[in-house]
Amino acid sequence: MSYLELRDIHKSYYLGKEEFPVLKGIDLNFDLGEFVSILGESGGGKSTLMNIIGGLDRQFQGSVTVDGTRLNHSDEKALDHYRRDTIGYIYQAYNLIGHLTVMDNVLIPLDMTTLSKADQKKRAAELLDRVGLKDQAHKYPNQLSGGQKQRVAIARALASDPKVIIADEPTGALDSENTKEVLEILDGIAQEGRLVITVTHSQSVADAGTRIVHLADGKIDKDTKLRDAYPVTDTPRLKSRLLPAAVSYTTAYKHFNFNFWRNSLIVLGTAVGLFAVMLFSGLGNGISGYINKQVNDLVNPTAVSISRYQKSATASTSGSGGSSKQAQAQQQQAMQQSASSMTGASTASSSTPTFSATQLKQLGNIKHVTGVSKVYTASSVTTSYNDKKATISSLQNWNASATSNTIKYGHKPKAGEIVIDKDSVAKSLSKNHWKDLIGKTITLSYKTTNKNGKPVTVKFKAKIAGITSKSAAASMASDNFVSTKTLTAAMNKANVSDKATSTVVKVDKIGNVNGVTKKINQLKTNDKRLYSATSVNSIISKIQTYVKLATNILSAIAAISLVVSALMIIVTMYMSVSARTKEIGILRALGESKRDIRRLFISESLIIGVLSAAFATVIALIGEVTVNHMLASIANYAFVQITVGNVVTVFVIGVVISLVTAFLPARRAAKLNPIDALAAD
Ligand SMILES: Nc1ncnc2c1ncn2[C@@H]1O[C@H](COP(=O)(O)OP(=O)(O)OP(=O)(O)O)[C@@H](O)[C@H]1O
Repeated sequence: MSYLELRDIHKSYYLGKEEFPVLKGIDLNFDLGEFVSILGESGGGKSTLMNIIGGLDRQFQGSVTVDGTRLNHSDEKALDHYRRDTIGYIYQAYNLIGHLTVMDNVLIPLDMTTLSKADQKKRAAELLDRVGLKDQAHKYPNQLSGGQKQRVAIARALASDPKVIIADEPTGALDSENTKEVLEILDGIAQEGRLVITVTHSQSVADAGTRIVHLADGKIDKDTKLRDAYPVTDTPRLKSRLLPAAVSYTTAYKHFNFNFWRNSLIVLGTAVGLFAVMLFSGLGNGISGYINKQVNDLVNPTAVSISRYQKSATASTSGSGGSSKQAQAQQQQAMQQSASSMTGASTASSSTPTFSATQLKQLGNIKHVTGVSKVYTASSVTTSYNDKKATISSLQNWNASATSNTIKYGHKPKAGEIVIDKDSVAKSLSKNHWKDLIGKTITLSYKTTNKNGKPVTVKFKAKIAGITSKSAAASMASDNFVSTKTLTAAMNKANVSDKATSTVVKVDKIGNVNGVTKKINQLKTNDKRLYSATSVNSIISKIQTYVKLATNILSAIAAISLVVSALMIIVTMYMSVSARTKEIGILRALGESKRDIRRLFISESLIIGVLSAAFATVIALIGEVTVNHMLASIANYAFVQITVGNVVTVFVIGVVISLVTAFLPARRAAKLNPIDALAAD
């Protein structure tokens, strides 16, 4: 029994339905230690026969038996293993991979052996030394001469320690000197007990072997033994394995680097889209946070502001009934009311209804309400300290909607005390020593009407407990508060009614604010709505809805650029598959499977996706710092807030885009027929 046996091999090519028979019944036996040359006329089917022996061609009739086992040509994985384990290829056109160094070319088959990385490198170096290329290991193929390239190809064919070397016209492109050297190397390979099969046109090349097989008209017409085959020793061989995934990743990375500038431009294009998505999301976070902070600084977020519901306010807030126009008008009015009461502007007029004691009690009994306080607002209050005077445009009693957040110096007003605003009041009373006003007593007076409708002046004294200061954005709000007791005592003294036109209830938790607001708005007597309640929460959520909408629109615009980037990656990957068709054929011939090829292309696209996301993150973070720095003069607040969630999202988008765009080109690459791929220019 011979090591390799071909039985009754028939092979035809088809052009449409027309059959072109090339091999018409080949029977051949090959033994280890032989150096066989296949001679024959051009177009006679020599390469076709080699592809069948090498396990690249599966479309033929007949059988190939290797070491007693018949090859199953319908089992693609078994053929991958056969090529990886048993076959080493040498081609006339060298077929080296251009973007890998000489060393890396030799390492490809070694990656599919069980040798350690260090031993693989050692063996590759030894093989390059054997073919006389020790010093050329780090060159790229295009930096070598033809003879040198062919010797690299021989070293690569030997790397996985195969038992069969197939050399398709190995000396066809070489001068006589190089031809001689290559033939000596091939003879040396046969001497090691391997089977060397070469295809040649040259009789002198054929004469260098141990046997010549002549092919004519699709059949063997002559089989001549020139000398005995070399003796075969039973030496242990390297074991093969599937290509580890890590090798595909590193090869993809090497190819990425080889085309660094082209790939960098793609990364840049994709990163710009991802960067925009990230920056706009960060801007949305920042602006939402800023609004939240500003409004919460202005008023207590657990406070619900209530006024008596007036007919003119039309439909109910629950939105039941009424046209949309009515509902809109009502909503606008509620917002204005709430904003004005929260910002302290006086809403009282002679016709404004007041709260009765029973109504205040009713509000206090609502679940989650922890306190009810009346709100009094005095307008144009004149203050004087020593000889200095100032006007407080709006003075309120310290009620539940007030927040200590605005008090920058001192504390909230207790009985007999007041807090005044730094810019409009404190600095007018004492330009340079306004802080020293804390603890000092000032006189206040304002004009109003008493219970009988007669004009009176309410006058009182209060000790300054604290000074308030707010950001520019919040400056339209009242920030002068006097203790309720002090204000009501002064009002009583001047016979001014202490019935409030506005009240504030305090809710136990922020989470219950919306519920309480809704409940108050729904309270009715005789089917008539009683109150109009608004919380800062409802204002914030309304504004935030708009901010969110704006950010989403901006992010969607950014997403369009991502679609462009995705198309760019697809086109590049398709171009890459076309440009690397030959490489795909070479890798398949060396034993890589369809999956390995798919992984190679997907890895490269994944590198582009991950690098784009990383680059986008870096520029977005730089953008965040820069924009926040630039806006620091407007408000000391980080307007762009990129969260870990934003970064993770961008990485996920980057990875998904790269996987989706690589899918089709990678599939196309994996599906290529290895023989057709090898024939590509
Ligand atoms: N994919 C193909 N489709 C159709 N015909 C093909 C295909 N590949 C090869 N042939 C034909 O099969 C015949 C044998 O080709 P093959 O390459 O095996 O010949 P060869 O003996 O190696 O020739 P040469 O010595 O010139 O390289 C030729 O006539 C060729 O045109």
